[in-house]
Formats: sequence, C-alpha cells, structure tokens
Amino acid sequence: MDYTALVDTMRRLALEAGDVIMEIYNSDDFDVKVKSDESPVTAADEAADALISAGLRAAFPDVMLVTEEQAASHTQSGDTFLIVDPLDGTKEFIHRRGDFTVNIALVENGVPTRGVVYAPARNRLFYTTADGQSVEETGPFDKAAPGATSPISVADSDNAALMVVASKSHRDQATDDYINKYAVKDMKSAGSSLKFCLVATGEADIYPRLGRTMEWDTAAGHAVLAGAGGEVVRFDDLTPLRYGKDTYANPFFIAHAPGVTLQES
Ligand SMILES: Nc1ncnc2c1ncn2[C@@H]1O[C@H](COP(=O)(O)O)[C@@H](OP(=O)(O)O)[C@H]1O
Ligand SMILES: [Mg+2]
Repeated sequence: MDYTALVDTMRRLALEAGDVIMEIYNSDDFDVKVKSDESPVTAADEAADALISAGLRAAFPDVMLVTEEQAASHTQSGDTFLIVDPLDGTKEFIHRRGDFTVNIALVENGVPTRGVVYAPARNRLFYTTADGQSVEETGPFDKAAPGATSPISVADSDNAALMVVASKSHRDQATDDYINKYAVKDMKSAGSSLKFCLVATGEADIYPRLGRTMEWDTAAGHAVLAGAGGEVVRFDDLTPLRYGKDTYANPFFIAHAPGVTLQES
C-alpha cells in the first residue's frame, strides 16, 4: 500500500465530502429518512457516500471497500479494507448541533492503521500521515495540498483528575455508573467520532462507549487515536478492539490515553 497516496486521497475526499455536506447543512430544509435499522439518513449522507466511494474505487480499485450507506450489499469479507462513514453523527447534523464528521480509514489485518476524521462545521481536520503519526491540520483547508499541521498526542493522564468524554445522543445509566468508577475532574459530551479525536489531542483522557456502534463509526477515529499514542480496547476483556468482525458490529469499548488505569467492567 502506498500510504502517501492513500493519505492524500483520503484527506482530499474527506474535504470534498465536507463541502457537499455543508451545502446541505446550510440549506433551509432537508428531508430525513429512516433506515431499516431505524437510524436517520439524509441526502448529505448519500451524496458524501457516493463521492467518497467513487474516489476510493478509482484510486484503489483492488482494495475492498466497506461503507455505512452500502452496508447491506457487502458480500466480500476480509481483514484488510477501506471503511467509510460519510457522515457520522447524523442526529447532530439533523439538529444542527455541529458535532458530525466524515470518516475514512484503512484497516490492515484487523487493525485501523490510517484514517482521516473531518468535522466541517467545527473546522477541524485530523489524520494520520503516511508514517502513521497523527496530526491536526489548521484551516483554511486546501484540497490540493495539505496546509500547516501539528502533531497531536494523548494526554499525560492524572488518574486522580481525569477528563472524560461521552456521547451526546447515546448516554445511559450504565455509562454513568462506569464513569463513576474513576476520579473525574470534568466531563464533556460530544457527538460522533470527534470523541476519539479529543482523546487523541489530549483534550480528554478517556471515552467509554457502552452502546452500539459499527466499525465505520470508529475505524477512522481509532486510527487517529492510535497514531497519537492512544488505545481502544473492548469493554468486556480489555483486549484491543479489532476490525473485520461479523456484520461489522462493535462490542462496547473504551478509548483512552495509555496512562489511564482502566477499571474493570
Ligand atoms: N443501536 C445502534 N446500532 C448501531 N449503531 C448505533 C446504534 N446507536 C447508535 N449507533 C451509532 O452511533 C453513532 C452516533 O454516535 P454518537 O452517539 O457517539 O454521536 C451513529 O452513527 P451515524 O450518525 O453515522 O448513524 C450510529 O451508527
Ligand atoms: Mg456513524
């Protein structure tokens, strides 16, 4: 795999998809449909999916492609693939709350090794570079060439004063009970894969997810976090979260800076 070409392509497609999404976000009105799994989908999800899929297929015709919006038609299986969530945080998008992201990742042998997360309404762009180190690029973003970037790395965590981030729209008692096992300095809530990026930049120490997600929701954020020195483990046995699982469904997980002393479930 040519990682330089891959990262350039992922970055460009995420920015292009972000433009398409923002055009719809800023329009007066858009339709919301409900998918078979009861989750909402908009024209923005579909347009971004089509754009990214076409771009990845053209650039990497031999690499298997998994996308959220085409999940029902996936017939191939394997542990090396490109995986896309064209608009993560659709509820955030619909309610115009801004925490939504474009997500593109490469999974190799079950591990997300490269990824891009773009939050167009927040003007934040995170990705792994060709060498695997994670960076945040500061806008304005030029699709043709990367601008100024800064390396990001996880916090040097203080287990007596942890910053926790959790889902805005999927939050329950079990999550709160688990968070209460830690000495928490402060809590923040965020939508979408941005939560992984907040751990990656050191803005949070831990993101526990005791709720359903699919691999396309997490792969790009997971790659960005890993490239910043962080880890994502299964909630049940604290082993690394792996990809290419049956139906692409994730178990509950914990994303964290390595200095956090994890509590048992
Ligand atoms: N019951 C469920 N089954 C599968 N995925 C779910 C789910 N409930 C929430 N999710 C996933 O969680 C994502 C939202 O995460 P968060 O709550 O952290 O913002 C959604 O992404 P989409 O918005 O792309 O559909 C959705 O895929
Ligand atoms: Mg999603």
